[in-house]
Amino acid sequence: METLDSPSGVQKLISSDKNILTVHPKYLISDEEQQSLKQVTILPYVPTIDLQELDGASRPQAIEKLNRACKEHGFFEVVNHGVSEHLMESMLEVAKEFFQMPEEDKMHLYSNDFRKRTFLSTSFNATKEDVLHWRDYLRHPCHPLEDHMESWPSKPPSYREITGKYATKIRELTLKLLEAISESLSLEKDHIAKALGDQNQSMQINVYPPCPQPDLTLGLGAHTDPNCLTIVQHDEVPGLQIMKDGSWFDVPSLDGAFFVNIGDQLQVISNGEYRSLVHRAITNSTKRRISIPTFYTPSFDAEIKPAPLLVARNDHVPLYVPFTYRQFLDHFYSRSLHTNTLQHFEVHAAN
Ligand SMILES: O=C(O)CCC(=O)C(=O)O
Ligand SMILES: [Fe+2]
Repeated sequence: METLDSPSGVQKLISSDKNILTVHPKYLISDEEQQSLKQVTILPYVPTIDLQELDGASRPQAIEKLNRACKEHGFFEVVNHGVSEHLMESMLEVAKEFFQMPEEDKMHLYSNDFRKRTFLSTSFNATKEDVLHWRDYLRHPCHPLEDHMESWPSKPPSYREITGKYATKIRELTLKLLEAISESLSLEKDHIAKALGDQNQSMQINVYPPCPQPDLTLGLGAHTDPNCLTIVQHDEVPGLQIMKDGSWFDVPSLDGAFFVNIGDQLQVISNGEYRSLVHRAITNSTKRRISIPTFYTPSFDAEIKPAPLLVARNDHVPLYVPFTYRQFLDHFYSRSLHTNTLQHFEVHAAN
């Protein structure tokens, strides 16, 4: 059996032995998690935000809808988002091509060091985890493009061009959403953008290869995203699950829409009015699945704290102490994937 020191993680593991019937013990999730995989229902309702409704006379109603989606669900799908179907398909295609390339074309990118700008890795934090996630991923920063493009994969030959266009369109979409989300909290339109400082944007391509024992393994365990807002493109294979009121739900196929979820930084800025979404990805035994999240993050030095107006709205009680995003990430990356980095910055935890 290959070990995970090998350059392409799970893909390498399975391609080295196409007939494996059982997963390596390092991938076996807890009994409790195995149980939770059996108690999942399909999400009955996915809140939908129509970006076109945010322009023009229908904006107040659309903002109200956004408020409810963020407050009650922590996620929504966005339609009429301005990213063409063609660009979305090309992005997915080039992502597939990247992972299908031979080992020697990818191996120089392999690293478990999060400080690297562009890296290919496996699981989440493979060197610190007791249980591994059945996932390989490529991550790189995207903004400003000209500062980072050189570090992106140079193969497939169209990777940089397509990804550059995609990242630019996703940025436009996200900036509109951040304005609308600020407004939905009764904040100045630019409150969130200003709070994030020089907003960083990074992209990830997650690949979940078919898994011989999907009932004993997770593609990505339960977590909240450490960033502010996540915009995800999925392929046609289902696998994302979200937690609501203590239960797990399957997210249905979104067909051309993006899935947007709230991350930890927005929970802090909104002083807990909006909560970051607990989610995970499952595996299946037949089909490889790809998801392409874009993460919007503050700059490392931005001081993140609850918006004063929202603190005032909460009887002047801030739920979180101010911190820099760098401090937050130090905690986030110090352990395996989990859902509670925010606890460390709660007001009572500091007293
Ligand atoms: O694969 C998915 O749908 C979710 C991916 C995810 O949650 C992440 O990369 O943070
Ligand atoms: Fe996530």
